[in-house]
Amino acid sequence: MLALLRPHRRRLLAAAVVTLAASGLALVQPAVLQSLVDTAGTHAPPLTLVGVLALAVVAESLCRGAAVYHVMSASESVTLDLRATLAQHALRLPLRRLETTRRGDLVTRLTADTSLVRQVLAAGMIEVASSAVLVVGSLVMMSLIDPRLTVLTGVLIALAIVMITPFARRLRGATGRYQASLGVLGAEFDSALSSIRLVRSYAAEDGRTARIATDARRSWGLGLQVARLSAAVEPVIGIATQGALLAVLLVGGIRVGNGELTLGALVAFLVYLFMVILPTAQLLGALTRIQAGVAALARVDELMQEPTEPQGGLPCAGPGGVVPALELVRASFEYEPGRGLYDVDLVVPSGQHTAIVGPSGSGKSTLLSLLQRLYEPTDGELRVFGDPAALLDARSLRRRIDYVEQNAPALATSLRDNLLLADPGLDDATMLRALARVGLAGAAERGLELTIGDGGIALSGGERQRLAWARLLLSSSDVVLLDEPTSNVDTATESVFDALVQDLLAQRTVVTVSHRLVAVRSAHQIVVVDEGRIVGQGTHSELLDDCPTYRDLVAHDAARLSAAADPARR
Ligand SMILES: Nc1ncnc2c1ncn2[C@@H]1O[C@H](COP(=O)(O)OP(=O)(O)OP(=O)(O)O)[C@@H](O)[C@H]1O
Repeated sequence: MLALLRPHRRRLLAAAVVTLAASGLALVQPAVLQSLVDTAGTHAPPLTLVGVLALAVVAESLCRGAAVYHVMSASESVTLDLRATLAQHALRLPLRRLETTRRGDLVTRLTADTSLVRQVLAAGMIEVASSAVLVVGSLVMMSLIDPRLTVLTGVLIALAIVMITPFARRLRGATGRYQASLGVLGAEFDSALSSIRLVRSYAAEDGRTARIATDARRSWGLGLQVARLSAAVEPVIGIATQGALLAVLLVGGIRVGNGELTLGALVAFLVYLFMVILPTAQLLGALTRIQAGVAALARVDELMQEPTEPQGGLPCAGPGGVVPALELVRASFEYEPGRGLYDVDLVVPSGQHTAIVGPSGSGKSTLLSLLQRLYEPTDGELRVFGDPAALLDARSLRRRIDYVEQNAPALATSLRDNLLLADPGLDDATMLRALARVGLAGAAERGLELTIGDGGIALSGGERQRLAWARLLLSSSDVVLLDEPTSNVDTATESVFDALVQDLLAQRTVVTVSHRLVAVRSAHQIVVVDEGRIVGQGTHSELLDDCPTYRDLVAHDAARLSAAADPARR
């Protein structure tokens, strides 16, 4: 927390100075009032004292305004830093960690939890700082006027604090659970929205709504728990406040009647008492809010403590000499026992086309993820242009390797932003040429600002794939990994892609995962994966001779193609 505040210390110092000044000016006022009241019976009120009082009131109000501004703007800046750091950290967590968490919970931590932290900084800090100064200052002034009355007031306030403390502690736990339940609620809603077509087509809105409502009810229950604990604090504050006021009026009135205290002193004492009571109530309220903020901060901190992917390392050197572009040496990776890839030895030669084939679920996409170091091998190692990947900076490595995922997801933003991923320095003309080359001139005619996905136009699966191909044309990577790159396009567009691969091969290494076996026959090498292991490696004709799994795949593909071509069998 202190580290977060450090960059804003000037503004916080300014806030502290004006808060102190405001409290000092408030403490002067009852003393002046005392003189005015005590002289009022005998003389006309001295104008200088009235002037001083008026000036103190105006100056105090101005200082309070300035304090509110400084503290609120500092807390906004702290929240901005917190959100930016948290987003950066979350996006750098290991991919497996992000795949096994619910997105909604991460979103809640970035939005709702950081808002609570901001509220604590803004309201909590200003209230605590100004209240503490006022309470201490007033108690000192009160003890100068009447020490016995001061002790009586102090005892009542101390009792209230002792009674409230356990509630505040429980409130912290309850708020933590409440914030966590908001995360679950957000995740459930996010999951329903992101698969809305599936939900609609199975008329499953009611089922999903019921689950969301159950989560919302859980949050409501926890919210009520928070409300009950907050409410329990209120009567304690009320009794202490009223009690202190009545006790001072009673005892003080008797002492004025006995001549032990002047009327002016009692008036001043009462005003100081208000300066103790109101800020104490504020202070206790602020403490309960601070407990809530601390719970939210704990959730933010929990995420920040998780290790990110290793950062730093050597820059990836890129192709040089005749070393293989990529190499997996006895590499394994496991999602869970029995599921993953095992003992993979694979050499991807530079400048060649390597095709990966295999039955569904055999581990082809996992293999591509290992080759781009999206997953770290649990055993063995990846080498990139001869260097162990573990020594290389992951981001520099990935800049040399393009990866087009299955179904080619696009960023829900403009066409331009999607293309600039390839190279932030691209000009419009180059981007438009690439779009035309892959047959997306129609989309380009609507402008590069065209928003796609979430809130914009929906691209078809084939259009998303062609957008990804355009990005490949624009990027200056050395290796291209393509997972089922033509699964959503028609036969005519497949040939556009095949020509594109030939162009890419002039300068880059290409690895494709494909079910279209006809398209990979000409690859320099074909790798056959089955049940998480490499079961064959070679050219098309070599594999036809030695790899039964490959022969089966080819036979199935041929049967599929002839069924598609024969109208009688369709
Ligand atoms: N994120 C994940 N968490 C857990 N298991 C996974 C995950 N991704 C894949 N798997 C499992 O790992 C195995 C290999 O999956 P992978 O996606 O690599 O296969 P694939 O050969 O690419 O399949 P397809 O051809 O159907 O795309 C499968 O059994 C799959 O269920």
